[in-house]
Amino acid sequence: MIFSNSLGTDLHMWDLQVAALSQDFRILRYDNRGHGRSSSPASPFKLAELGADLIALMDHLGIDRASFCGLSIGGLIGQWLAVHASNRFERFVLCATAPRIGSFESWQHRMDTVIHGGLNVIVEATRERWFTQQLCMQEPELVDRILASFSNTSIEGYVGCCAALRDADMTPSLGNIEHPVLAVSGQDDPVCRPSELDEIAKAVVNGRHFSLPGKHIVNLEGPGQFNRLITSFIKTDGRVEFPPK
Ligand SMILES: O=C(O)CC1=CCC(=O)O1
Repeated sequence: MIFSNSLGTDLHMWDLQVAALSQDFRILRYDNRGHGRSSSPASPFKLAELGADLIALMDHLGIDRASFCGLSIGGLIGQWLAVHASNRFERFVLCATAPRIGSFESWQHRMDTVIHGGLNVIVEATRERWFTQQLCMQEPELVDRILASFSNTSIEGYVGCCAALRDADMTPSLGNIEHPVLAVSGQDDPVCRPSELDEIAKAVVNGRHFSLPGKHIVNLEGPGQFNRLITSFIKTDGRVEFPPK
């Protein structure tokens, strides 16, 4: 099972999944280019390059096939892989994502803001989009840890991925995805709304959508339910029990 992180995070966004799922699965998580400890080629990046990075990593590690779980831009990378490298994958968990996230203008504006002001000028707005107030109050250290990784992301890497998001649109290709897909939304996610995850599940050949309590970083809001949902999806031929036991 391979985990792919969202914009401005690193592989530690999956700590609560790895802790719970590593008994059942062999897990690989990695930092997307320009994030965490992965190097940052010169911006801009393309979605195809982010997808090809993972195939190169799988080749390097001798991994022939895997299931995939990605959140936000990670979920967009998953959609690209499902279309362009389908023989390397079994099932896809696409979380808090969309075939087209945001608009050209919104990403261009975000890039200009970060190039001129750095990431710290958008950290509070990011906290708002990513986490419920409840999580901020109940798990302040967890939230602060994730936001510290956000602040430490390289500007080049962040802006490079914003450019990939600005230019990516998987909408026309979704109907070609035949692998089982589990789409997971955060009920109060202001970035990728539940209706967008519903559209993914309906557009692919074999998709299901479940909405869990939370905002954008939905895997951290109710990790027990999230972990049971993806375990049941991967282990049961795509038949999912809900609420997961
Ligand atoms: O706007 C955000 O910070 C959320 C987001 C959009 C794409 C992604 O990966 O994260």
